[in-house]
Amino acid sequence: MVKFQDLGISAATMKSLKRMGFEEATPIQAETIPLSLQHKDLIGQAQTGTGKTAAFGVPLVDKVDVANEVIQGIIIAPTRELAIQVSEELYKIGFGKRTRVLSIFGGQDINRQIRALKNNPHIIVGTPGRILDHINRKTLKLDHVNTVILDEADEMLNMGFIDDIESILSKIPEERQTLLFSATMPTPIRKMAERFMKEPQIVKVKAKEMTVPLIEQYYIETQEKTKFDILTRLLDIQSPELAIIFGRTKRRVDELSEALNLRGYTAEGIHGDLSQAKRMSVLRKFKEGSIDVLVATDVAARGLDISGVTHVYNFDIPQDPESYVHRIGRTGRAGKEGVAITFITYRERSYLQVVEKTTKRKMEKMIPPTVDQAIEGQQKAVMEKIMQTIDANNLDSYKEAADDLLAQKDANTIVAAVLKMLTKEPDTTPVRLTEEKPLPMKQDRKPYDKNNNGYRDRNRQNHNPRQRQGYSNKRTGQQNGSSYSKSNSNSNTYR
Ligand SMILES: Nc1ncnc2c1ncn2[C@@H]1O[C@H](COP(=O)(O)OP(=O)(O)OP(=O)(O)O)[C@@H](O)[C@H]1O
Ligand SMILES: [Mg+2]
Repeated sequence: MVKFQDLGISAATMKSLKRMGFEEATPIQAETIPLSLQHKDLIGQAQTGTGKTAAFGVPLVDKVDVANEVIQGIIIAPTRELAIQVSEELYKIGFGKRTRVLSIFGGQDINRQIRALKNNPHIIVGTPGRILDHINRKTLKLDHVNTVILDEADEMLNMGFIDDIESILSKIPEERQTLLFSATMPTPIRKMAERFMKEPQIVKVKAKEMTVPLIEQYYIETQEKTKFDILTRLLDIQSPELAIIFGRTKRRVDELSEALNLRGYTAEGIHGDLSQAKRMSVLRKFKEGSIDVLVATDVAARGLDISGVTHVYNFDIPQDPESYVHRIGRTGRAGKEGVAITFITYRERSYLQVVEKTTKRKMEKMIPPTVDQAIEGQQKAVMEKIMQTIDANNLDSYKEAADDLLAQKDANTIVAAVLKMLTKEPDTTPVRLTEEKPLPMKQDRKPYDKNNNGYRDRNRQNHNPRQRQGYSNKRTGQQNGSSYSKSNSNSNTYR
């Protein structure tokens, strides 16, 4: 066990960490903070939810000279939500030192950001497109930056942000420190990243498997058309506190959240076509618990730290193993437990094997619950609720009515009737879900394609850099030439 105070951190930062309730450093923090304080370039890889943000955030904040009113550190993240979250955590870490942290991302009023930039922040957290936009407008000057961090580096390179990132890096003095963090760092991406780093140290927290052991992982083999009924039965049986359901496309997410609402669940969807305001409000409602089910594309898979997510359902199996790791990593964070269930159709079995090979962990097969089991699950939930109501003990005003009933029928019959009334019997309200074609059969991953600045070519056809801002448009064109959507609808794009 490593204490933060043994890592050479200043008293002011220690004060913030104490306030945040951080006592012991997690393994990735213990290994990377000292190296980072020595200005070493590094690539940090550790399982989801193990504190990579503070691993780069603590030394960054600690090195900032607050008296110097210039931008000294910049963090680049793939999505707007992640940029916001990282800036919030950095703000907390920098609280003791009064460090100014600003997030800048697409979808937010640029003039407001320009004004905020004039307040001389010490640290910037942003998405590649918007950062570049400000550089081009000359509203963001990076000539005093000494530390650059790429959070979820592999995803950003994967998404085709490499040119944007290289342009940003070209505006930052060369004697900078460059750090890369992610739970996954496929070799080709790492090799590419090393091009803009100086003798990077590679810190990989040793773990038997790539996913967090505290996440129970299951798969259910089923047909496309029965997936939704099975999903709702699972929700009834498992009654998750907070659940995220991942769908493959934006259309899928819209249809799934609508269908869930029809059957009486409070669900909302999040994907890249929604306005920034809508995305933020959905996330806020989910964090507050006023919706219990978040339906999402992979937009929510990277880095988002929502405490209390107990279940992740992959309604559609992700097409690459890294996405799987990040999706299920939204649960089981910071030492908590979690459950992840992945639906696969018969044709998609090869994907399951690819995932298992990458994570070095077998998923357990789950037999889909029957209607009776779903009813039983609901009954149990109702019984628990009844016991809780009894414990709360404010039943006096109901006791007379209870006596009236007991005078007419026996206790067992009355309780049974109450149970029946309260139990939500499986709802078979018809819903409309456009059938997704299973992923194309594949055995091997595509090799690294240098000319395409990436690997695993996901039919990326959109190379217009302006359209790659944020993440809203980055996978458009996906359905052309790809075999997994029957629909011609334009809304069926990724994220
Ligand atoms: N030393 C610590 N002690 C207690 N809690 C911590 C510590 N470090 C981080 N945490 C908490 O753990 C949670 C997960 O941290 P974080 O989001 O940084 O994980 P991550 O490794 O970046 O995950 P991902 O790969 O999903 O991005 C956060 O809520 C964070 O506040
Ligand atoms: Mg993270």
